[in-house]
Amino acid sequence: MSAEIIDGKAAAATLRARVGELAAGFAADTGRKPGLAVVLVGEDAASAVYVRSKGKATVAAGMASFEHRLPADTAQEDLLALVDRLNADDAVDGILVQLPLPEGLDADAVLQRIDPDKDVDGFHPVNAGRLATGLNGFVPCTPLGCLMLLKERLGDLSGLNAVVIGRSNIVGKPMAALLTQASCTVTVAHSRTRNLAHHLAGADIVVAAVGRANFVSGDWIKPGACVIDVGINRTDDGLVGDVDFASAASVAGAITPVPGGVGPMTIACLLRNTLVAAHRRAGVALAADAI
Ligand SMILES: Nc1nc2c(c(=O)[nH]1)N[C@@H](CN(C=O)c1ccc(C(=O)N[C@@H](CCC(=O)O)C(=O)O)cc1)CN2
Ligand SMILES: [Mg+2]
Repeated sequence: MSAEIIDGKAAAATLRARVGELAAGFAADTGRKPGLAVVLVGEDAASAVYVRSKGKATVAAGMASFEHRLPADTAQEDLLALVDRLNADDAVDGILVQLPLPEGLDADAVLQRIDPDKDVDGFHPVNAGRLATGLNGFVPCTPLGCLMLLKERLGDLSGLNAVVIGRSNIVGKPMAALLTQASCTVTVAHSRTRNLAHHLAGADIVVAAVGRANFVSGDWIKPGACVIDVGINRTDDGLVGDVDFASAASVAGAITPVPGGVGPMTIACLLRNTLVAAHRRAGVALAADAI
Protein backbone atom coordinates (compact mmCIF):
# COMPACT_ATOMS: atom_id res chain seq x y z
CA MET A 1 0.00 0.00 0.00
CA SER A 2 1.36 3.44 -0.89
CA ALA A 3 -1.49 5.85 -0.10
CA GLU A 4 -1.68 7.98 3.01
CA ILE A 5 -4.81 7.00 4.94
CA ILE A 6 -6.85 10.13 5.66
CA ASP A 7 -8.02 9.90 9.27
CA GLY A 8 -11.54 11.34 9.25
CA LYS A 9 -12.10 10.37 12.86
CA ALA A 10 -9.17 12.50 14.00
CA ALA A 11 -10.16 15.43 11.76
CA ALA A 12 -13.73 15.23 13.08
CA ALA A 13 -12.52 15.19 16.70
CA THR A 14 -10.46 18.34 16.06
CA LEU A 15 -13.43 20.10 14.41
CA ARG A 16 -15.81 19.06 17.21
CA ALA A 17 -13.39 20.40 19.83
CA ARG A 18 -13.15 23.75 17.99
CA VAL A 19 -16.95 23.94 17.72
CA GLY A 20 -17.12 23.24 21.46
CA GLU A 21 -14.79 26.18 22.26
CA LEU A 22 -16.80 28.53 20.05
CA ALA A 23 -20.12 27.26 21.45
CA ALA A 24 -18.88 28.07 24.96
CA GLY A 25 -18.03 31.60 23.79
CA PHE A 26 -21.47 31.96 22.22
CA ALA A 27 -23.15 30.83 25.46
CA ALA A 28 -21.06 33.30 27.48
CA ASP A 29 -22.00 36.16 25.11
CA THR A 30 -25.71 35.41 24.72
CA GLY A 31 -26.69 33.51 27.89
CA ARG A 32 -27.95 30.54 25.87
CA LYS A 33 -26.48 27.49 24.14
CA PRO A 34 -26.77 26.89 20.39
CA GLY A 35 -29.65 24.43 19.93
CA LEU A 36 -30.15 21.58 17.44
CA ALA A 37 -33.47 19.79 16.95
CA VAL A 38 -33.32 16.34 15.33
CA VAL A 39 -36.47 14.62 14.08
CA LEU A 40 -36.52 10.84 13.62
CA VAL A 41 -39.61 9.24 12.09
CA GLY A 42 -39.93 5.45 12.25
CA GLU A 43 -37.69 2.61 13.31
CA ASP A 44 -34.88 2.44 10.73
CA ALA A 45 -32.02 0.93 12.73
CA ALA A 46 -29.15 2.83 11.06
CA SER A 47 -31.05 6.14 11.30
CA ALA A 48 -31.63 5.54 15.03
CA VAL A 49 -27.87 5.05 15.51
CA TYR A 50 -27.03 8.23 13.58
CA VAL A 51 -29.61 10.26 15.52
CA ARG A 52 -28.26 8.99 18.85
CA SER A 53 -24.71 9.90 17.75
CA LYS A 54 -25.85 13.38 16.72
CA GLY A 55 -27.55 13.97 20.08
CA LYS A 56 -24.48 12.82 22.02
CA ALA A 57 -22.08 14.89 19.88
CA THR A 58 -24.32 17.96 20.24
CA VAL A 59 -24.33 17.77 24.03
CA ALA A 60 -20.58 17.00 24.13
CA ALA A 61 -19.96 20.23 22.15
CA GLY A 62 -21.85 22.25 24.76
CA MET A 63 -25.01 22.70 22.69
CA ALA A 64 -28.63 21.95 23.49
CA SER A 65 -30.09 18.83 21.81
CA PHE A 66 -33.83 18.49 21.21
CA GLU A 67 -34.77 15.01 19.99
CA HIS A 68 -38.19 14.28 18.49
CA ARG A 69 -39.09 10.65 17.78
CA LEU A 70 -42.29 9.99 15.87
CA PRO A 71 -43.89 6.66 14.89
CA ALA A 72 -43.56 5.35 11.32
CA ASP A 73 -47.29 5.94 10.68
CA THR A 74 -47.06 9.67 11.48
CA ALA A 75 -49.27 11.73 9.15
CA GLN A 76 -47.63 14.25 6.81
CA GLU A 77 -49.58 17.15 8.42
CA ASP A 78 -48.36 16.16 11.90
CA LEU A 79 -44.74 16.11 10.73
CA LEU A 80 -45.18 19.49 9.02
CA ALA A 81 -46.79 20.87 12.19
CA LEU A 82 -43.76 19.77 14.22
CA VAL A 83 -41.43 21.51 11.73
CA ASP A 84 -43.58 24.66 12.07
CA ARG A 85 -43.21 24.54 15.87
CA LEU A 86 -39.43 24.11 15.61
CA ASN A 87 -39.21 26.97 13.08
CA ALA A 88 -40.95 29.21 15.63
CA ASP A 89 -38.92 28.03 18.65
CA ASP A 90 -36.22 30.57 19.56
CA ALA A 91 -34.15 27.99 21.43
CA VAL A 92 -33.76 26.01 18.19
CA ASP A 93 -31.04 27.26 15.82
CA GLY A 94 -30.83 24.17 13.63
CA ILE A 95 -33.44 21.67 12.46
CA LEU A 96 -32.67 18.32 10.91
CA VAL A 97 -35.11 15.68 9.71
CA GLN A 98 -33.29 12.36 9.51
CA LEU A 99 -33.49 10.68 6.08
CA PRO A 100 -34.78 8.41 4.71
CA LEU A 101 -38.36 9.03 5.86
CA PRO A 102 -40.75 6.05 5.99
CA GLU A 103 -42.73 5.33 2.82
CA GLY A 104 -45.82 7.49 2.42
CA LEU A 105 -44.17 10.67 3.70
CA ASP A 106 -43.13 13.35 1.20
CA ALA A 107 -39.54 14.19 2.15
CA ASP A 108 -39.28 17.11 -0.32
CA ALA A 109 -42.32 18.83 1.19
CA VAL A 110 -40.94 18.35 4.72
CA LEU A 111 -37.48 19.68 3.82
CA GLN A 112 -39.03 22.69 2.07
CA ARG A 113 -41.01 23.50 5.22
CA ILE A 114 -37.82 24.03 7.29
CA ASP A 115 -36.84 27.69 7.73
CA PRO A 116 -33.80 27.99 5.38
CA ASP A 117 -31.93 29.89 8.12
CA LYS A 118 -32.34 26.86 10.44
CA ASP A 119 -31.64 24.32 7.68
CA VAL A 120 -28.32 23.02 9.02
CA ASP A 121 -28.47 20.01 6.68
CA GLY A 122 -28.41 22.44 3.74
CA PHE A 123 -31.09 20.46 1.89
CA HIS A 124 -33.63 23.29 1.38
CA PRO A 125 -33.78 24.53 -2.25
CA VAL A 126 -32.97 28.06 -0.99
CA ASN A 127 -29.67 26.80 0.42
CA ALA A 128 -28.99 24.71 -2.71
CA GLY A 129 -29.53 27.95 -4.69
CA ARG A 130 -27.28 29.94 -2.36
CA LEU A 131 -24.52 27.35 -2.84
CA ALA A 132 -24.98 27.31 -6.62
CA THR A 133 -24.74 31.11 -6.79
CA GLY A 134 -21.92 31.56 -4.28
CA LEU A 135 -24.06 33.13 -1.54
CA ASN A 136 -23.69 32.42 2.17
CA GLY A 137 -26.04 29.62 3.17
CA PHE A 138 -25.79 26.14 4.65
CA VAL A 139 -23.82 23.49 2.79
CA PRO A 140 -24.80 19.81 3.19
CA CYS A 141 -22.63 18.21 5.86
CA THR A 142 -21.16 15.25 3.94
CA PRO A 143 -19.76 17.24 0.99
CA LEU A 144 -18.59 19.97 3.38
CA GLY A 145 -16.69 17.33 5.35
CA CYS A 146 -15.19 15.95 2.11
CA LEU A 147 -14.00 19.44 1.13
CA MET A 148 -12.37 19.96 4.53
CA LEU A 149 -10.51 16.63 4.23
CA LEU A 150 -9.37 17.52 0.70
CA LYS A 151 -8.10 20.96 1.75
CA GLU A 152 -6.33 19.52 4.77
CA ARG A 153 -4.49 17.06 2.55
CA LEU A 154 -3.94 19.14 -0.63
CA GLY A 155 -4.12 22.79 0.49
CA ASP A 156 -5.14 24.96 -2.46
CA LEU A 157 -7.32 22.92 -4.85
CA SER A 158 -7.19 25.51 -7.63
CA GLY A 159 -6.67 24.04 -11.13
CA LEU A 160 -6.98 20.40 -10.07
CA ASN A 161 -9.11 17.96 -12.05
CA ALA A 162 -11.90 16.50 -9.91
CA VAL A 163 -14.35 13.72 -10.75
CA VAL A 164 -17.45 13.37 -8.58
CA ILE A 165 -19.18 10.03 -9.07
CA GLY A 166 -22.86 10.43 -8.16
CA ARG A 167 -25.32 13.26 -8.72
CA SER A 168 -27.57 13.16 -5.64
CA ASN A 169 -28.88 16.40 -4.15
CA ILE A 170 -27.30 15.44 -0.81
CA VAL A 171 -23.74 14.67 -1.92
CA GLY A 172 -22.92 14.70 -5.66
CA LYS A 173 -24.43 18.02 -6.74
CA PRO A 174 -23.28 20.10 -3.72
CA MET A 175 -19.83 18.45 -3.88
CA ALA A 176 -19.48 19.50 -7.52
CA ALA A 177 -20.55 23.05 -6.62
CA LEU A 178 -18.01 23.25 -3.77
CA LEU A 179 -15.17 21.97 -5.96
CA THR A 180 -16.13 24.40 -8.73
CA GLN A 181 -16.04 27.22 -6.17
CA ALA A 182 -12.57 26.00 -5.14
CA SER A 183 -11.50 26.46 -8.80
CA CYS A 184 -11.25 22.78 -9.68
CA THR A 185 -12.17 21.53 -13.14
CA VAL A 186 -15.10 19.31 -12.25
CA THR A 187 -16.64 16.33 -14.02
CA VAL A 188 -19.83 14.82 -12.60
CA ALA A 189 -20.10 11.13 -13.48
CA HIS A 190 -23.08 8.88 -12.72
CA SER A 191 -24.73 5.59 -13.54
CA ARG A 192 -25.13 6.50 -17.24
CA THR A 193 -21.56 7.77 -17.69
CA ARG A 194 -19.76 6.01 -20.52
CA ASN A 195 -16.18 4.92 -19.96
CA LEU A 196 -15.76 6.13 -16.38
CA ALA A 197 -12.17 4.84 -16.42
CA HIS A 198 -11.37 7.39 -19.14
CA HIS A 199 -12.64 10.27 -16.96
CA LEU A 200 -10.85 9.00 -13.87
CA ALA A 201 -7.52 8.66 -15.67
CA GLY A 202 -7.02 12.44 -15.49
CA ALA A 203 -8.53 13.00 -12.03
CA ASP A 204 -6.36 14.46 -9.27
CA ILE A 205 -9.38 14.23 -6.97
CA VAL A 206 -12.00 11.47 -6.93
CA VAL A 207 -15.14 11.70 -4.78
CA ALA A 208 -17.12 8.46 -4.95
CA ALA A 209 -20.77 8.70 -3.90
CA VAL A 210 -22.59 6.11 -5.97
CA GLY A 211 -23.86 3.76 -3.26
CA ARG A 212 -22.38 0.62 -4.86
CA ALA A 213 -19.93 -1.50 -2.90
CA ASN A 214 -16.36 -1.54 -4.25
CA PHE A 215 -17.55 0.08 -7.51
CA VAL A 216 -14.38 2.10 -8.24
CA SER A 217 -11.41 -0.08 -9.13
CA GLY A 218 -7.84 0.92 -8.31
CA ASP A 219 -6.95 0.35 -12.00
CA TRP A 220 -8.97 3.45 -12.88
CA ILE A 221 -7.24 5.77 -10.39
CA LYS A 222 -4.50 8.15 -11.51
CA PRO A 223 -1.30 7.46 -9.54
CA GLY A 224 -1.06 9.91 -6.62
CA ALA A 225 -4.73 10.99 -6.75
CA CYS A 226 -6.64 11.91 -3.61
CA VAL A 227 -9.62 9.56 -3.23
CA ILE A 228 -12.59 10.42 -1.01
CA ASP A 229 -15.00 7.53 -0.46
CA VAL A 230 -18.49 8.58 0.65
CA GLY A 231 -20.01 5.08 0.32
CA ILE A 232 -21.32 3.18 3.32
CA ASN A 233 -22.36 -0.26 2.07
CA ARG A 234 -23.22 -3.14 4.38
CA THR A 235 -21.99 -6.40 2.79
CA ASP A 236 -21.26 -9.95 3.97
CA ASP A 237 -17.67 -8.75 4.37
CA GLY A 238 -18.81 -5.93 6.67
CA LEU A 239 -18.97 -2.20 5.99
CA VAL A 240 -17.28 -1.19 2.70
CA GLY A 241 -17.13 1.97 0.62
CA ASP A 242 -17.80 2.67 -3.05
CA VAL A 243 -14.07 2.34 -3.76
CA ASP A 244 -12.23 -0.97 -3.82
CA PHE A 245 -9.93 0.07 -0.98
CA ALA A 246 -7.11 -2.46 -1.40
CA SER A 247 -6.54 -1.83 -5.12
CA ALA A 248 -7.07 1.96 -4.86
CA ALA A 249 -4.74 2.35 -1.87
CA SER A 250 -1.87 0.85 -3.87
CA VAL A 251 -2.16 3.61 -6.50
CA ALA A 252 -3.62 6.72 -4.80
CA GLY A 253 -1.62 9.36 -2.96
CA ALA A 254 -4.24 9.52 -0.22
CA ILE A 255 -7.54 7.78 0.49
CA THR A 256 -10.29 7.84 3.08
CA PRO A 257 -11.14 4.52 4.75
CA VAL A 258 -14.66 3.21 5.40
CA PRO A 259 -15.44 3.36 8.25
CA GLY A 260 -13.46 6.20 9.80
CA GLY A 261 -13.20 8.53 6.80
CA VAL A 262 -16.00 10.79 5.61
CA GLY A 263 -18.72 9.49 7.99
CA PRO A 264 -17.41 11.09 11.20
CA MET A 265 -16.97 14.42 9.38
CA THR A 266 -20.70 14.46 8.55
CA ILE A 267 -21.67 14.81 12.21
CA ALA A 268 -18.83 17.24 13.01
CA CYS A 269 -19.97 19.49 10.12
CA LEU A 270 -23.54 19.34 11.41
CA LEU A 271 -22.31 20.81 14.71
CA ARG A 272 -20.34 23.40 12.77
CA ASN A 273 -23.42 24.43 10.77
CA THR A 274 -25.50 24.63 13.96
CA LEU A 275 -22.92 26.91 15.56
CA VAL A 276 -22.97 29.14 12.46
CA ALA A 277 -26.80 29.18 12.48
CA ALA A 278 -26.83 30.26 16.13
CA HIS A 279 -24.42 33.15 15.46
CA ARG A 280 -26.39 34.33 12.42
CA ARG A 281 -29.74 34.14 14.21
CA ALA A 282 -28.39 35.97 17.27
CA GLY A 283 -26.57 38.58 15.16
CA VAL A 284 -23.27 37.63 16.82
CA ALA A 285 -20.19 37.86 14.58
CA LEU A 286 -18.21 34.72 13.81
CA ALA A 287 -14.97 35.29 11.92
CA ALA A 288 -14.95 33.67 8.47
CA ASP A 289 -11.77 31.78 9.35
CA ALA A 290 -12.91 30.84 12.88
CA ILE A 291 -13.93 27.37 11.76
N1 LIG B 1 -30.97 14.47 7.51
C1 LIG B 1 -29.92 13.73 7.12
N2 LIG B 1 -30.11 12.43 6.84
C2 LIG B 1 -29.03 11.68 6.44
C3 LIG B 1 -27.73 12.26 6.35
C4 LIG B 1 -27.60 13.63 6.65
O1 LIG B 1 -26.48 14.23 6.56
N3 LIG B 1 -28.70 14.33 7.03
N4 LIG B 1 -26.62 11.46 6.05
C5 LIG B 1 -26.75 10.01 6.10
C6 LIG B 1 -26.62 9.40 7.46
N5 LIG B 1 -25.69 10.07 8.39
C7 LIG B 1 -26.14 11.14 9.07
O2 LIG B 1 -27.28 11.42 9.17
C8 LIG B 1 -24.43 9.50 8.73
C9 LIG B 1 -23.97 8.38 8.09
C10 LIG B 1 -22.76 7.79 8.50
C11 LIG B 1 -22.02 8.32 9.53
C12 LIG B 1 -20.79 7.66 10.02
O3 LIG B 1 -20.10 8.19 10.86
N6 LIG B 1 -20.49 6.46 9.56
C13 LIG B 1 -19.41 5.67 10.10
C14 LIG B 1 -19.81 4.20 10.02
C15 LIG B 1 -20.96 3.96 10.95
C16 LIG B 1 -21.61 2.60 10.77
O4 LIG B 1 -21.03 1.62 11.19
O5 LIG B 1 -22.73 2.58 10.21
C17 LIG B 1 -18.14 5.87 9.29
O6 LIG B 1 -18.24 6.09 8.08
O7 LIG B 1 -17.07 5.79 9.89
C18 LIG B 1 -22.48 9.44 10.16
C19 LIG B 1 -23.68 10.03 9.76
C20 LIG B 1 -28.14 9.62 5.57
N7 LIG B 1 -29.19 10.38 6.18
MG1 LIG C 1 -26.43 8.69 -8.32
